[in-house]
Amino acid sequence: MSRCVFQPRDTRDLLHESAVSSSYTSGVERQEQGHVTFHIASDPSRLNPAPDDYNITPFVDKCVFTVQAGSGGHGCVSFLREKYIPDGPPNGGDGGTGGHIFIQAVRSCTSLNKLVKKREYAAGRGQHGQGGAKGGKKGEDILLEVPVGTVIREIKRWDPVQIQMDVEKQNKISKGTQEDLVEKLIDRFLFYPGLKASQRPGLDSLPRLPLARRSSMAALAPQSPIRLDLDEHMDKPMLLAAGAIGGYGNPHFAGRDTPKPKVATKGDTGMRIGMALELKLVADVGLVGLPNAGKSTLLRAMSNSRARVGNWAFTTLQPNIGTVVLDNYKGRPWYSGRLSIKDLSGNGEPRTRFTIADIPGIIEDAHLNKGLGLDFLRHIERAQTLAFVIDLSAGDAVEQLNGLWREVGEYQTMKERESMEYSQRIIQWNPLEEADTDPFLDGISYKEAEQLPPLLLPPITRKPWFVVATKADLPETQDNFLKLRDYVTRLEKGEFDHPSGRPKARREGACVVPISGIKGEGVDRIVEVVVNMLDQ
Ligand SMILES: Nc1nc2c(ncn2[C@@H]2O[C@H](COP(=O)(O)OP(=O)(O)OP(=O)(O)O)[C@@H](O)[C@H]2O)c(=O)[nH]1
Ligand SMILES: [Mg+2]
Repeated sequence: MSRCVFQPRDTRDLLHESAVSSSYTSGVERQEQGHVTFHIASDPSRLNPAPDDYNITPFVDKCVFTVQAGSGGHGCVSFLREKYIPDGPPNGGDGGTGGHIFIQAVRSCTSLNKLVKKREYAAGRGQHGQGGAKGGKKGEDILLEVPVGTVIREIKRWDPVQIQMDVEKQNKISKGTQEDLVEKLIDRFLFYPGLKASQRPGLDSLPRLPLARRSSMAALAPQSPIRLDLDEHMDKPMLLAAGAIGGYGNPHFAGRDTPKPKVATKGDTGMRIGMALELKLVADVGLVGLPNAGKSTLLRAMSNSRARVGNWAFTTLQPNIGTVVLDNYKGRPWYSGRLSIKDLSGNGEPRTRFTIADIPGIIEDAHLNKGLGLDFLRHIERAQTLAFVIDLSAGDAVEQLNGLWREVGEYQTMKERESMEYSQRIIQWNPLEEADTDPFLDGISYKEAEQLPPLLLPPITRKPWFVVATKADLPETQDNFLKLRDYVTRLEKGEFDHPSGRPKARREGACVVPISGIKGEGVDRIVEVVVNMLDQ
């Protein structure tokens, strides 16, 4: 349990105190008796920027697209021709395997914005085989990089190889007429270029179609329907869909009766998978506050973010994610490592960073779609811990905190109602029930993704939380701060009902950290509180 204890004098004194250990004035890094002091070398106006000094980081936490594994290259029909061998044996090479689709969750990626740009990701086709027994080259692979905390779910798939395997299992080629059947089978073969249609072998003289097969990589792909929860950083990519294998060259069809086969097979068509990606975890810390409370300024003070800051409500219109790097480089918070610090993945490495999500401000009745509404509360739900950002200069701080909790509580109640309604719906849907035809002809839509059950996320009201009291540099904020601190201490002890109105809402570890975002003072304390909470 982490608890912040302050001996109050003046909020500005408190800030000064915390600033001593992490001075933000200009200077050079010093090391004294094992204590590191660091300084922001950049212009102080970074924390109080001009209205037009900002970057918009595109943020997307849901996307839907199709991946198409590479199709195999065709086999080749060719014969050896040399000076003294005018009519040699068949030597057509096999087609190359299609490219694979890989996925990797990486820490450096914080949003799905790059993936949302395309509706389809297609790996390269395998090259066709060539004469002289030259096999085709493998198609180009595709690597999809996603943020840690992405959930991947299959919406539907079309896998021609699986369809063929099923047909082989049932020992029937197709339900169609005899002509359809010939047409379908003939379509799998390639003929010697010089052959006219009338010279092509009929169904009886065609060689047996080789059994459907998959590349050796296919065994590494997850089973259908795919559901992956990538909640750890991955050092290596993971296979999502293996490319289809190439067709056979004509030597495969040579036999005693047909020493000069004039056929090869076409490469298999790569499977298509429609998938929905959703970020389950957006950041380690989610900032919750009223508009104009100083959330974006705080994000700027703690990270390299250039989130938009302005003295008006709803400056921020979409989430910004900032990464706080825990090292002693200039301009970044230094974390002394006094606590046992573990990486998110729990792999025992020291924690080197955490992420903060700055979201648009929420106002009273946001759950009824007031202000920017509900949608952004969705992002709070996806943070590991919550930081309630309270403006000490904007009226009763306790009232502000209670108002924010009321919204969060209402949101949680609404979510529970929605998920109950969902579980009572009857859904007749099976990703595997697919006909022979390609169901992706019109692409896939968000509507189809909506048929997937909602992700199960831990209730917001049970997340660890603390309060950041901003603008403590302004005069006459002390009383407000003391009242707030007293209130949170009593709330933590369980002296009264939780303001969210939810009986099981979390109280443990709640504390208040006074800061001045605009001066970058007091933010080191936040780093300590956050790392402590994340490590629990
Ligand atoms: N004096 C003082 N002013 C601050 C502090 N933090 C933020 N401000 C000012 O408060 C105003 C609002 O800051 P923002 O960071 O844009 O607030 P926000 O919470 O992100 O606002 P929205 O994006 O609209 O929700 C700006 O004019 C900031 O310069 C602080 O610690 N002290
Ligand atoms: Mg903002």
